[in-house]
Amino acid sequence: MEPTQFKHFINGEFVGSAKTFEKRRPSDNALVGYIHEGGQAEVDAAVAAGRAAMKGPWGKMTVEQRTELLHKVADEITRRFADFVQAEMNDTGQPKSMMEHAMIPRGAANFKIFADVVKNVPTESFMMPTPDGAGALNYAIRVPKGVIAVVCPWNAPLLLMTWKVGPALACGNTVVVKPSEETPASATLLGEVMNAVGVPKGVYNVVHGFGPNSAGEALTKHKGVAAITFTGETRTGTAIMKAAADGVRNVSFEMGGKNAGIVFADCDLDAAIEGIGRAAFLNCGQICLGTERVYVERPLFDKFVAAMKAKAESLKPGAPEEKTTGLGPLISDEHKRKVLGYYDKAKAEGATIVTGGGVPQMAGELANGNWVQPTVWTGLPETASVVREEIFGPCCHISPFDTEDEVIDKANATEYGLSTTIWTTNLARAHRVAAKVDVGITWINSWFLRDLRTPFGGSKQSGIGREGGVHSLEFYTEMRNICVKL
Ligand SMILES: NC(=O)c1ccc[n+]([C@@H]2O[C@H](COP(=O)([O-])OP(=O)(O)OC[C@H]3O[C@@H](n4cnc5c(N)ncnc54)[C@H](O)[C@@H]3O)[C@@H](O)[C@H]2O)c1
Ligand SMILES: O=C/C=C/C=C(\O)C(=O)O
Repeated sequence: MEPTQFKHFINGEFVGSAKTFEKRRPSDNALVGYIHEGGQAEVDAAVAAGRAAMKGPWGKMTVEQRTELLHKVADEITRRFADFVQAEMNDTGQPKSMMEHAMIPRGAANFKIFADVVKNVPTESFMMPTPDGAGALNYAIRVPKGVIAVVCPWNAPLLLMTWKVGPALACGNTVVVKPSEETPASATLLGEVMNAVGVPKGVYNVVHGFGPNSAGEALTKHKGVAAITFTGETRTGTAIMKAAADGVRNVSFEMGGKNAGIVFADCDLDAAIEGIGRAAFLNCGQICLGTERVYVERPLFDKFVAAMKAKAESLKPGAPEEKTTGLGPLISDEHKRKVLGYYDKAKAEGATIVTGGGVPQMAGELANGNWVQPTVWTGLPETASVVREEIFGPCCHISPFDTEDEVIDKANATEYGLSTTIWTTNLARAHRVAAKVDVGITWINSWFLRDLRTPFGGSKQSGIGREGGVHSLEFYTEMRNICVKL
């Protein structure tokens, strides 16, 4: 394939940098293209474009005009569906079916849903008494904040980026996106979409590059940025929060997790295996909401472990475009080494390896890809590294529990608090346990079922704030109270 040049998208134009670095395909490490590395100069230009756009036609649009334009963005993503599928497959190596059924449709939906939310949300008003008896009327209006920095990870590039760009633009802001250095393609392609439907220049900007001493740091430290929304590792969030302290900018963070799956003996076993199997292995385990710790009520334990073994072994690793592919590769060779490091640690700490634990045999060019086996462990104490730390690979540790209180304590014994998935047919118990697990998102008898109007985010070190529906408006707008003496 002809190498692609992944350029920045600044003020409606694709611009390059002197420095570039390689993008390779996770499935076989073939060269996809060159990513231009932005720094201070590119970030300065993008932020300036974003600020200028707030004062131009974009800033003057009515809500109806703006939201209509965002519907056109969504429709253009759908029209260029095949291009987005290909871009995202090259970037992540994940199966085509997942791109077609989840990732790309969500990219379009993220523009439509927030356009509709913004159009329909009411505001608050209060009448108050005054000494002269005439009273006063308070009402609040929402105004955009300005240029929003959107710092993105690599695991669901289009979905996670548009989840923030959609509401930011719907609220009338402009954005500067810093895609992950691993996944430049869909953010770049979205620049073409913006131009095609006539989004004014400077509204959507993209600067490629790395984090520290590169585009990410320059963007999050930039004084012209009004607020920062970030998805990624908790450690990175810590660095960004320090950068945001200068100038006292608001942050919204969606970060790591070590999510517990809780399975009671009265569950529908087939459904639970299907759900927990997806939570452990979908996207090759590279989903923040995934489950790397599974707790199973003791009477069901052996049967559940056997079924998870069968589930893991049924997933056929393969090229993204193959219909039979059940499992993609990890994002990079570096991440593969990290995950395999945990596979070694699990062994060293005395795990029983139920299945996997190594690298699958791949044929031809695929042998050069970042493949690891889906892996299930049992037998480790709660203190073991693979039970405590976020691995972000296709693996889980399963342990038995005896009582509800015990499993709640175990689920909560982590610095993270993103999500949980609970499997039981006892409704009272489902509600009871759900209320006690300290996370932002709980699924009962399901996993990753998403209504975009609901609050989404993590507690403890998994995040700050909530996005989704009206909650996104809280972050992407400033509320201004106007008091009128009558
Ligand atoms: N909670 C959620 O919704 C959610 C969703 C997806 C992924 N995640 C988390 O993301 C992580 C995987 O993604 P990742 O490895 O790309 O995360 P990462 O934190 O390494 O990188 C995310 C982004 O931050 C940038 N960055 C890195 N250092 C920076 C700095 N000092 N200043 C500014 N920007 C910087 C990177 O270049 C990249 O664009 C996992 O921990 C996962 O749990 C969370
Ligand atoms: O890997 C993380 C996936 C997160 C999903 C969302 O942020 C979402 O569904 O909005």
